[in-house]
Amino acid sequence: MLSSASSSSARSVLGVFLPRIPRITGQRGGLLNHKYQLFVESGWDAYSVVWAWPRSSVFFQLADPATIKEVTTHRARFPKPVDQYRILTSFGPNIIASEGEDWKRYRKIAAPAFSEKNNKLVWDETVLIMNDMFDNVWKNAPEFSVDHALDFTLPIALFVIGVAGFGRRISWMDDLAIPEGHKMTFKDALHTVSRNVIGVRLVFPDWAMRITKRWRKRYMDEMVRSRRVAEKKEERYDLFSGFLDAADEGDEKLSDRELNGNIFIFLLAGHETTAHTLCFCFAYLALYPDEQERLYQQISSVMKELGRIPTYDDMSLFTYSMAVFNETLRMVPPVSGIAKKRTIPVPKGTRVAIHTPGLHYNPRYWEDPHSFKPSRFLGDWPRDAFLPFSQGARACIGRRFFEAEGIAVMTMLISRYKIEIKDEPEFAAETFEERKTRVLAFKPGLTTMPVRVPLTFKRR
Ligand code: HEM
Repeated sequence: MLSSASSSSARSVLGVFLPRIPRITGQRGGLLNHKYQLFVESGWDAYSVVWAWPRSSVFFQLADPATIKEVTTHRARFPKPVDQYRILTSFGPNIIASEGEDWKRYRKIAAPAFSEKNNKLVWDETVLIMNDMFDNVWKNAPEFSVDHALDFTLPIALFVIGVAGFGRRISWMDDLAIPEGHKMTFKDALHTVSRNVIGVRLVFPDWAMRITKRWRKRYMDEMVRSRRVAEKKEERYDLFSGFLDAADEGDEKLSDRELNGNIFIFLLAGHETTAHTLCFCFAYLALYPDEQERLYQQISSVMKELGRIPTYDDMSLFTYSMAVFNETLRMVPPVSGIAKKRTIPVPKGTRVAIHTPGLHYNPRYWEDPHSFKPSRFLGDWPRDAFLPFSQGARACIGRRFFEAEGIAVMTMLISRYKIEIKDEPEFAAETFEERKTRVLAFKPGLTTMPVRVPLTFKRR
């Protein structure tokens, strides 16, 4: 459609292809800052950005579901610009940062690992991690405050990927000692691996990066070795085991670098998006107590009816939890620009991006798009205008992993605690809008990151 077809969406895209005034300042601050605004200004559901420096290039931003579907369906015509993903290849080539035959091979090996058995493991382990946190960190106190919700959502997501991704259970209280032969704990190795990708890399000299990378790699090598030499294979459903089995047994072989690259990407993709989304989700629930109450009522009535802790098989009963997550992902999509490029003859350097916030705030598809209304996801909703996980063959492979983890966290937390914004005297006089802006502030990064979400949890 972007190439030559003559549908109305094609005309809209080609129409704005006529060079616009360069929007260099308009892009500042990340796509989520502008939401749908630049599309309003352009008068179309697509606009182009023309860059003159450091090299001339044209960038199409799309917020039209039909055009986006065309782009995500025709993978070969709109491949990923893999050079933009080079930062993600420091441990080796991998599924996110590849294209063509390599990507097909990685996806074929990875797909069986993201199984229903793995999702079940995610659920069961998340329940254990939450109970461990309530008992040993929050000590079942009637009230518990955090300065930033990410301080607990990030460890939760790390622990879940540690066990359901890598088969290593980490608890809140142990794993503080550094095992023999290592220079950092497994928990720190997991955590710094992702921090180093964009943040620390800018601060630390290369030699420091190389040393800590060696320390982290030692865990990876050890895990690969121990699985490969294990005589009796246990039934293991973590992603890493599933991936290793497929890589060892299938026709598709992987080099050590490819193995490390993919393991690293599971770790990175598998916890940061989840931790940030959980954090924003709790912020919204604290800001909108009526929505929280409605969610609590559903969770407690399902739990009462079941008469036990819910399992993965009960997940579909939690329709309002899913709606709350969807609404959070609509309003704060963790990945705000999904990059593609055009392979047909066009000006050199032409790029295409799915502008997820533009799509998610497009008033043609979402009524009152700036309001937090989870119930819009209960009935019929415009599926093609909701793309937090992308779409088509390159859609997120870990979506169900996230949903199992998110709903298990939500069920455990909301059934026990009421969430409120932490009282801080310096903000006592602020209006609701000021409070909302403060609590929902974000930083664009590898994924949209909450700045500071101070919360208080009160025992129900
Ligand atoms: C809120 C949670 C999540 C969101 C919003 C999300 C979003 C996305 C998006 C937008 C993409 C496409 C990226 C692109 O084309 O550049 C993607 C790809 C991917 N995601 Fe997720 N993700 C989430 C959770 C997860 C989890 C939990 C895992 C693994 C445990 C995971 C693993 C992956 C992988 C391996 C890919 C690459 C797929 C491919 O290219 O074939 N994601 N994700």
